Amino acid sequence: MISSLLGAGDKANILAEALPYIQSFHNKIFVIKYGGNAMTDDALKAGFARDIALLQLVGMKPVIVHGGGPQISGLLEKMGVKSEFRRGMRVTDAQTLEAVEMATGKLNQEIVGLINRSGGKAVGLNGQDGYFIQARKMLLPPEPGDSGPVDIGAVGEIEKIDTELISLLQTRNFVPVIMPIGVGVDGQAYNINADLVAGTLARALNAEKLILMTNTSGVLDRNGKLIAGVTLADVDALIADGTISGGMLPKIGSALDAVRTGVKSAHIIDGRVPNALLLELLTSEGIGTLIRGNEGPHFLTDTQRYFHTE
Ligand SMILES: Nc1ncnc2c1ncn2[C@@H]1O[C@H](COP(=O)(O)OP(=O)(O)O)[C@@H](O)[C@H]1O
Ligand SMILES: CC(=O)N[C@@H](CCC(=O)OP(=O)(O)O)C(=O)O
Repeated sequence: MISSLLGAGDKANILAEALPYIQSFHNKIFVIKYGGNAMTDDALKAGFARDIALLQLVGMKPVIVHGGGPQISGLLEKMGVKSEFRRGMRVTDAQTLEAVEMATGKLNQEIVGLINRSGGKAVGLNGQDGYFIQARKMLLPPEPGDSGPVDIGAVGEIEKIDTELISLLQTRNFVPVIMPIGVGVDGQAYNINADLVAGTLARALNAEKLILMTNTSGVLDRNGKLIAGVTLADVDALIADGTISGGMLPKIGSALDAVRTGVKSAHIIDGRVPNALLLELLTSEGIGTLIRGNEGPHFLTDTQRYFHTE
């Protein structure tokens, strides 16, 4: 905890410093993606829940989208099923989908319980509830060696997010906690990368910030050094030379999409740092990588460029 390292004067300064942030963020929506890699430790999960309860109690409107990548992989391993990823997306057959629903459903209830025990008011949602995350099958654009678009099973891309259910909960002061499952017109459930859910939701809710909490200090350069800020032009080069890869691809695509479509800022921060959310939102100490949009129109959005065939 930061507090144990500080003297009384420092603590008072930090509290006083929070006031302008609390004022300017009052009633503002923050979409917070809580990555599975940042929730492998019980103490961190409890700390995250306390931070969310605090943000809610001082008048902000956090919306949580959580992942569960390592937890899903752990369950698949127990089931004797091998995990395979293509461009950061889990190849999802029927058995894998079941594991995704089970592991993320369990995490969802755990996060809801922790927030409620911390004095917040949280409600767990699956994208199938009220048909609010509408999805269709995602096909990956072919890369050299592929004969055509790549079918990765029941992985979804988002068609539309209906925000009515979330707004309804927010009017009664509940914090929505969302697991990354969508539903197709035919009722088919889809496994959706949680970063993509968070980015699309931030845009749909016209959020103040999209915050992606993961297990690195932010976007790292090829020497492992934190990059404090990136734009689309930087990202293209960083992807082309392989510096950004795997799980960072959907994160950066979502963040860029969000900031270019009205979200004021997107941040990739280290969820393993105690009180990371409070540091990011209530102090002048910005942590992690800040993602900014570029000027000028782009024909395709970033998530389309990296994952879609259309
Ligand atoms: N340039 C980069 N900077 C930081 N992390 C990167 C980069 N490129 C790839 N990664 C990988 O992305 C991972 C984060 O994505 P992911 O494993 O999906 O986490 P989460 O569960 O938080 O979504 C990091 O742990 C790291 O292995
Ligand atoms: C399609 C796809 O890859 N879905 C993800 C959903 C969970 C997730 O996104 O978890 P993290 O945020 O912890 O990585 C998966 O199956 O792992």
